[in-house]
Amino acid sequence: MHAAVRAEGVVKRFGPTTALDGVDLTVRPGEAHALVGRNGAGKSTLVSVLTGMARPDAGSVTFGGEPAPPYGDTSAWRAKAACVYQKSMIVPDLTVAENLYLGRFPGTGPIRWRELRARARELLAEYGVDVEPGERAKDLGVEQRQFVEIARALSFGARLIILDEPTARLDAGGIERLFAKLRELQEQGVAFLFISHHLQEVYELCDTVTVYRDARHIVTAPVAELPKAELVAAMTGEGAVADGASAALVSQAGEPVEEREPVLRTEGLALAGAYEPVDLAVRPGEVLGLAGAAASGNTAIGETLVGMRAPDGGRISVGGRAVRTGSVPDALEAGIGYVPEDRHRQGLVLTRSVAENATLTVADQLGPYGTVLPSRTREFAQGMIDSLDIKTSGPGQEVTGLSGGNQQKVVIARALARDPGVLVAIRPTAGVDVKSKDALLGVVRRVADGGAAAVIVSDELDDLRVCDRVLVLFHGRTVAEFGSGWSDRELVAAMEGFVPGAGDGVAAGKTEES
Ligand SMILES: Nc1ncnc2c1ncn2[C@@H]1O[C@H](COP(=O)(O)OP(=O)(O)OP(=O)(O)O)[C@@H](O)[C@H]1O
Repeated sequence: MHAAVRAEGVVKRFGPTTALDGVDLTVRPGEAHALVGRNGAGKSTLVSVLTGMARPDAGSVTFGGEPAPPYGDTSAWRAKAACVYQKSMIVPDLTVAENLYLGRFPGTGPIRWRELRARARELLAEYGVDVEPGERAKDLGVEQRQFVEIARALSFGARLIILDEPTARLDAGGIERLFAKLRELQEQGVAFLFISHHLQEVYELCDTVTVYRDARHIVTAPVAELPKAELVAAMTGEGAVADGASAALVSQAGEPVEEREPVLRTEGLALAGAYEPVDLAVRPGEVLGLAGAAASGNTAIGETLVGMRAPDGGRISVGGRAVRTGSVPDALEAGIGYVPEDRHRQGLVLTRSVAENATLTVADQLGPYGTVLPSRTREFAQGMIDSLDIKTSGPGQEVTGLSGGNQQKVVIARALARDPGVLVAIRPTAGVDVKSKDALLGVVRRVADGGAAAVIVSDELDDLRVCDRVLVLFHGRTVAEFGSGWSDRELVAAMEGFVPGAGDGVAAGKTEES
């Protein structure tokens, strides 16, 4: 049987950077194949090559044994492979049906909406996707949106679907349903290339895994034959590391944290529709986790702390001084550093250099009387590049040219540039590879150990493990608090609304209401 896709000896250069250096990849029909590698390994570049978005400098790509379409023939490429990105490619203001048939409305003459909708319903049913064709795309949840994108790709004839971090915005139930759907489609012969930094998902879903490192192919093996430690070793090029390396990240501070005056406090902080009044006290040296699934209110609290959202009521203070709520400049001035979740929207000026982005908040410290000295900016940025291990050709490189994970490190560099007294990080390791993840969380830990208070807002267990204390939110309320030493099961259960000790099947919100 021919491979669903076979790439051989693919080379892709961007100026002086070699993003792919003669790599191979073979995905068989019906296979779920994981492609993993550290940030900057070349994964996204390969996706661009496999979807006809980038023309390789050398090498060949075949689909089902036939040569790939000519570069630029978009409709021919669409019939071969499609990538479902973290960011939606569908048009928010159009309906599901319109999105499905965008650019290929059936027949000529005026569009017959009723017929279009009926066809869309048929198509969705064919792939077992339970979405109403008349619904606007913007009203869909992440999960439904991904199903629509997959159905759309399959309807063009593509038999290779690439999923780029598809679980990043799904909760546990959503991940389960996505995986079930993928397995169903695998049985119909659809092949998946799964790109993820979540290695446990690779083990759960995939048959085969390929590792790239520094633009090169390192290994391809059945997942069952590659233990996690060896997989990580292949990714990093270092000896196998033991599981739970991040355990070393737990607080090292001398004086007991409980005896210090809190640096960050909130009193009665509330935002209707997002979260109920919450009193927080985070001491110097402490990392507080705000855990919760999507829409639990944890992100909204984080965004309120950094001034992105104005609360309905309540107070925030840093070091005893009141902070004006709802103002980002005031939060910054008060010493609150912010690592946002969405680096594209909130984090970076993509067309500026690494150095400029890293120093955006400290321009006042880089030269006399409102001037910015380029040499000082570069020097400052170089320090950040070294300490956070940012993979870049230098401080002058535009951040658009960095891989996703390395862009996230620039965001963190910027938050740290002002020596914040309080660091608030929202899902700080989204899209970051295993090793950088430990490095980034290690930075948060060090900032706290250096006397600052840190708040990590996340539903990622690895992020939360670094915390000294974790508050769990569900439907806007704090439903549980854990010190260190919680088990994955109890924390996940609390995030899903099951209060520890309350007995199975009892949702926290419901017990309190009844
Ligand atoms: N448009 C571009 N211009 C310049 N360099 C680029 C461009 N796109 C990618 N690169 C470089 O190519 C290399 C591979 O990047 P790529 O985005 O493929 O990595 P990745 O494995 O997808 O990483 P991540 O996990 O962080 O998304 C990186 O060094 C990156 O800086």
